[in-house]
Amino acid sequence: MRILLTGGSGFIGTNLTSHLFQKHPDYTIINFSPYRTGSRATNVARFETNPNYIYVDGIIENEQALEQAFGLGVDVVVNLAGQTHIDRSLQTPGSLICANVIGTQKVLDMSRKYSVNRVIQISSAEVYGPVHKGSEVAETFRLAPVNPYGASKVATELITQSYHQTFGMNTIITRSSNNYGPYQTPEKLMPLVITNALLNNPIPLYGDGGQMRDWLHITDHCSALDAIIHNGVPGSVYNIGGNQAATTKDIVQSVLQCLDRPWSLVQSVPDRPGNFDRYPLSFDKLTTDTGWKPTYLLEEGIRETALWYQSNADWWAEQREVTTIR
Ligand SMILES: Cc1cn([C@H]2C[C@H](O)[C@@H](COP(=O)(O)OP(=O)(O)O[C@H]3O[C@H](CO)[C@@H](O)[C@H](O)[C@H]3O)O2)c(=O)[nH]c1=O
Repeated sequence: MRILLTGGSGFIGTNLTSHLFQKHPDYTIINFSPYRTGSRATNVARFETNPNYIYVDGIIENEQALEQAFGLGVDVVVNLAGQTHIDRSLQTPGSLICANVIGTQKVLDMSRKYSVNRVIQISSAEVYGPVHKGSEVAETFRLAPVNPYGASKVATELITQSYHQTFGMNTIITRSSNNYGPYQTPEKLMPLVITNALLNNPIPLYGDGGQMRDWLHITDHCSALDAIIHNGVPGSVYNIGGNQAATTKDIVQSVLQCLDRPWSLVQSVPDRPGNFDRYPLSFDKLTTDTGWKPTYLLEEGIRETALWYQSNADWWAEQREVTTIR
């Protein structure tokens, strides 16, 4: 099978490439991405000696570059590319909306042109917007995003569904909760807290740190995507959750404990406008269709992740400087 990963040099793309090569060594992985912040050559250097790995430089808004990648022959596309950081979406919504929405349309058009067998569009739990504790967040839950990032993701979902309905394309949409693990750019909470703690730098805690999230280890996310590539039902939307709820404050406390750093590093800063709680997603549909379930407990995942960053300071030292935006 020939799988095209747009955004293949980013956090999820890098981990997914590793996973796919491990589980399916005969597959070809085409990584279509630019080298830029969060999507770096050092992330993928380890794949370069693999004859089944192909890198194509480009962004998804660029049709000519896409044409080059699709022209290599593609069975499945996983559209991971796009801008993902919510704080950044509040600062520069225009570039994020253009990258996510127009980029997705171009990936879908190219997939149609080249008769790709299956397109998996990576969306986010952010599309549900604020959720009350105890709500059953299944795929049929109402979509009510509150920030430009979430709105852009809803737009990509609707465009993807329209290509399925109108052109009969085999598309699948995934909505995952908060990912964490190795190779995550230190602009997201967990790697930012870990790297600041390792440097004994102040750790910004938004508001009272009580915002709830569901945490999904990247290894579990990759096995879910593998299951969907092979057994997902065309036209479906799948939640991918870790079933591990914790507040920001809980995460910070666990990281500090793992790294033996004091709470005095924590500095309270104003919360992000429109921030809200997210609770674990129901992923029964994915389990029913593919048998997938998450395996990671949060404490174990945090410990492993903190140790990975501790042992890979060369990897994150440079990019910390360029990605810190608050
Ligand atoms: C970076 C940072 C974040 N926070 C808080 C803000 C949020 O309440 C919480 C998690 O923030 P983030 O790591 O930015 O993640 P969040 O806003 O939940 O969004 C993530 O999760 C979404 C899926 O649920 C993804 O689609 C997004 O791409 C991803 O960025 O931690 C802090 O308190 N301090 C920080 O320095």
